Amino acid sequence: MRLHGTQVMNQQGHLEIGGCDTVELASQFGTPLYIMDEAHIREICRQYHSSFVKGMENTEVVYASKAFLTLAMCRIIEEEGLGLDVVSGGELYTALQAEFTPKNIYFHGNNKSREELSMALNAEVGRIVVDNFYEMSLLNDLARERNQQINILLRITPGIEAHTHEYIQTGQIDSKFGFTLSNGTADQAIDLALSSSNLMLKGLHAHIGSQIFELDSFRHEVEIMVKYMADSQVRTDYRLQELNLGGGFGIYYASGDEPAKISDYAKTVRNALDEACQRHSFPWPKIIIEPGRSIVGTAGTTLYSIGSIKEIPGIRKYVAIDGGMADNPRPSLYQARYEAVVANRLNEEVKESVSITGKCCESGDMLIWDINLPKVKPGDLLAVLSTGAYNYSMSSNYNRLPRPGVVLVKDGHADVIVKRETHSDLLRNDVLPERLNHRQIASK
Ligand SMILES: Cc1ncc(COP(=O)(O)O)c(C=O)c1O
Ligand SMILES: N[C@@H](CCCC[NH3+])C(=O)O
Repeated sequence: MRLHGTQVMNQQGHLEIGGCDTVELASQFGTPLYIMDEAHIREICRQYHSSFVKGMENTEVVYASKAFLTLAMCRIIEEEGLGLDVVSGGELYTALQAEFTPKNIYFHGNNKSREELSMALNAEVGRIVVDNFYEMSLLNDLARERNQQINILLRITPGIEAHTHEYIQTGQIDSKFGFTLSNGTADQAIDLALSSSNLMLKGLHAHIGSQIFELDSFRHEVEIMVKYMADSQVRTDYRLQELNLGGGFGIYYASGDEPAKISDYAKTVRNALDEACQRHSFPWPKIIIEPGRSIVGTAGTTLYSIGSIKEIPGIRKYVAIDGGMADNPRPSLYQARYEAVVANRLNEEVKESVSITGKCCESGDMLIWDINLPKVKPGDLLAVLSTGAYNYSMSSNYNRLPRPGVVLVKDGHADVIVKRETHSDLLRNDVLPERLNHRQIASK
């Protein structure tokens, strides 16, 4: 088990994050609760900034907001000098409401609607990453109607199978994303973009997958993309100036995960670029990277209360918490593994192996199989670690569970950045047609 960022055990033997005792956070804000460690997020942003932006020429780090997005998060990212990747009208709306500088926004997505594209054009976002021919034609029409010139990148599927869960691989040929490099589709996309007087083709984008540990996958990506950029220049006589390498850098969730250092990731990209640019006689492009998980993953902790405990002698002990797959769908979607601690008794020795289950009506609602913990009882607090990425952002109201709140902790202060949903929030958009409204019918 590994603690992250500002997580420590305090004198009471409790888990403390950002100078806040998690036992007090539970009593003040209730559980389940997402806790985000602001200092840790900022520290990682700074590592990215110093390794990629300061350590390399003409580089931009863009936070992939799908990992975790709120108004407060937008402000932190902007203050740390990073750009923002958004993939929907909702993410874009959040960024704009947070007054994120539009020119530092990259708009992604494999099925952007006309409305979403219009929203991006109105806001004058920095780059639209065009994924497919349908989108290119929509965008071209919109740009022409408005007499606007739009800076675009093309999303390319480079044909790399990164070693990660198949649901989060994206670079392989059989993928819903992007223009395929190997069968001429990417060439056609470049030609079409170059033939438009409203679309300004700045460069290419590729993203090979997520939770990747082998730096070699990124080296491979750079080699393939730079070669393709050089070949395209020969073919079209047009130089693509920007190369967005996507995100995907892995983090520690549980034993066996061995992420490299961000500085080594940067070194790999830099060396691979040096080699590829020399080999293919191509000038250094502007490099953009889009980390999501690695910026917020280890900065998040989910705090739960333990409730029912069921022991099947000789088989298993199920320990149920007051959340589950609705606030963290990753174990049931990707067999993702997590570590956890008993937050109110961090100083106690582990005594038994238990399995942590959620409260949803699904046998598959298991957060952690076979974890060693001190002997737990109802009312104990369980802190699941590394839940900052793709937890809150992928949460649902399954079983009509209200979503937990999110608090941002730093230097002993805890600020609510997303309020806990209430039961009445769950009915906010429900509409009862008059013919089904029995109270009204009875009163007539
Ligand atoms: C286009 C794109 N960029 C960036 C990311 C962020 O990836 P990660 O969270 O693995 O860094 C993703 C998600 O995998 C993505 O699809
Ligand atoms: N949601 C995935 C990552 C997908 C990233 C988006 N392309 C996860 O939790 O691991």
